[in-house]
Amino acid sequence: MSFELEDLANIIRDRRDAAAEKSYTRSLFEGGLPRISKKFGEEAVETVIAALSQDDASLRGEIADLLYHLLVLMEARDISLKDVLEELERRTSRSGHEEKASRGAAP
Ligand SMILES: N=c1c2ncn([C@@H]3O[C@H](COP(=O)(O)OP(=O)(O)OP(=O)(O)O)[C@@H](O)[C@H]3O)c2ncn1[C@@H]1O[C@H](COP(=O)(O)O)[C@@H](O)[C@H]1O
Repeated sequence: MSFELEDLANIIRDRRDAAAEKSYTRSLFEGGLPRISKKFGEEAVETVIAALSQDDASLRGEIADLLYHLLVLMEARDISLKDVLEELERRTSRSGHEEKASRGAAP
């Protein structure tokens, strides 16, 4: 499959200028960060519920909803996927416990 998360991020960016009645993404942007954050939170809860009590197909669908809304949230705050991937790549040089300790918390 050649579809990348970056492709969806680009579609979402393009929809910022679309007509809200035709584009769900645009309607999210019109609601601003409060609406986008609320939707992301709802999708996160739905993903947790699916992980604990639903089948693989349902969980896959909830994860897709969650990733889509995360990308909308990132676009709304001008956080690029590239920057996040660079942050994750930087963390690959140490364990999760070391990463946590570097934030000032106990491992
Ligand atoms: N990947 C997605 C995607 N995943 C989920 N959703 C929408 O996210 C919503 C999920 O929220 P809910 O399950 O709570 O459903 P809902 O009750 O309709 O949502 P609300 O009315 O409460 O906001 C649904 O309306 C889904 O259609 C998505 N909407 C769009 N995309 C992608 O974005 C592209 C552009 O979409 P438009 O902006 O609509 O052109 C599409 O081609 C897709 O590639």
